This record gives sequence, structure tokens and C-alpha cells, in this order.
Amino acid sequence: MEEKQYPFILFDLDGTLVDSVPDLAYCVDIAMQAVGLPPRGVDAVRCWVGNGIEKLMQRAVSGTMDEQPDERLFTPAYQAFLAAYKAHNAKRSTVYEGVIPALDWLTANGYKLACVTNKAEAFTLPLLAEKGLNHYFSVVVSGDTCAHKKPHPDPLLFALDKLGGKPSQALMIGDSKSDIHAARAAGCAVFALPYGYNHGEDIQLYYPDKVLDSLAELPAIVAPGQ
Ligand SMILES: O=C(O)COP(=O)(O)O
Ligand SMILES: [Mg+2]
Repeated sequence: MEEKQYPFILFDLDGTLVDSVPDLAYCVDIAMQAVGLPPRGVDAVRCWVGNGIEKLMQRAVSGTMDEQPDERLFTPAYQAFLAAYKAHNAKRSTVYEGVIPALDWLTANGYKLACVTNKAEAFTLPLLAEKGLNHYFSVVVSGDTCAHKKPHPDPLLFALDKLGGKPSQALMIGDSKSDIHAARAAGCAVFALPYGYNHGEDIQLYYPDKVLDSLAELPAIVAPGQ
């Protein structure tokens, strides 16, 4: 039997496996209301998500991508968000089409899978469990597992170390430039999905090795002999 090119596959979570913006936006708007700011809505949150929950809330409170928020508003807004997201972590979020068949096929064919997300662990683990995705992953690396988040390579290298694989044997699959930069810095191949959250930019601009329309395409691409 031919060898697998990528026996180790690392999956991003938000915007790759799960469309989580409906819950995130709902909770951002609860937090905005708590501190007397206007609701931000789904479209703004879609642009802001991807660098962890603290960064999302800095963006929501400042109403901008990069400006620092007013600290007096940020702290209570962040607390309100944490409480809301604990209760509304998965209800409105959905698993993208093609995800389950791809994960079923990969696990049935002996691939070792990790989830590497910038979402904090307190929200990652319940979301994976709620969506029936947790059993696919031997390792889950969240935004607060390592000292650095993606685009730093450490979370990917940490996941590979736990899986027992090398970067040259690994494929990262994500939706944002952070996933692509982290994979390049770690020395892994990287495929991207165009349907997720890349701060409003086309993911092609960051030159992933491949762009897939859906994870349903993955088995045919990674199967040995392809
Ligand atoms: O920024 C987040 O909270 C999560 O983002 P990720 O799962 O796409 O890494
Ligand atoms: Mg993502």
C-alpha cells in the first residue's frame, strides 16, 4: 500500500469546521448592550473573528479592526461576553457541509487528526462536544493552550509533537491568513477553505497550497496514489 503524503492533519475550528459567527455575534451584541454600545451584527463579527476572543472583543468595543478600546468599557463588555458565550456557545452554530464525511473518511483510513484553534479552551471543548466532533481529534490545541496563538507556529508544532508527527508529514487546513502563516512558519503544507472568516479578504491572496470549496473534496486529494 502506498504511503500517505500527510498522515497528520491539523484542522482549524471557526470558519473551517463550524460556522460559529451566529453565536459569536449574538453574544457580542449582548455584551454591547451591557455597556451601552450599538449592536455590531453578523457581518462585522465575521470580519473580526479569528484572533481569539479577547481580540474579537477589543474590535467590537472599539468598533474597529486595530484601535485600542476604552478600557472602562472593554472590561465589563468582555465579562458580559464570556458569560453570554458560555450559555450560547453552540446553539446557532452549524457544522459546514462536507465536514463529517471527510472526518469519517480520514479517521477510518488511519489519519491522525488534531484541532488547532485560536478559540479559548473553555469554549472549544464544549463546542466540539456539542457538535459531535470531539471524537475525531486525538489532540485539541486551543488559543490559550500555548503561550502564542496562530499565526505563531507553536500551536501547530505542539499538536504535532503530541500526535507524534513531523511538520513535513503534516497538512494544516484553515480559513484564514493566520492558519496559512502558522503553517508556513511551522513547515507544514496548508489548504484553505474560502467560505470561512478571513477578515473580509480573499484567502487566495495568501497563497495556500490549495483552496477547496468544501472538505468533501479532501479524501480524493489526500488519498495515497492521487
Ligand atoms: O478567533 C477565534 O476565537 C477562533 O478562531 P479559529 O478557530 O478560526 O482559530
Ligand atoms: Mg478559522
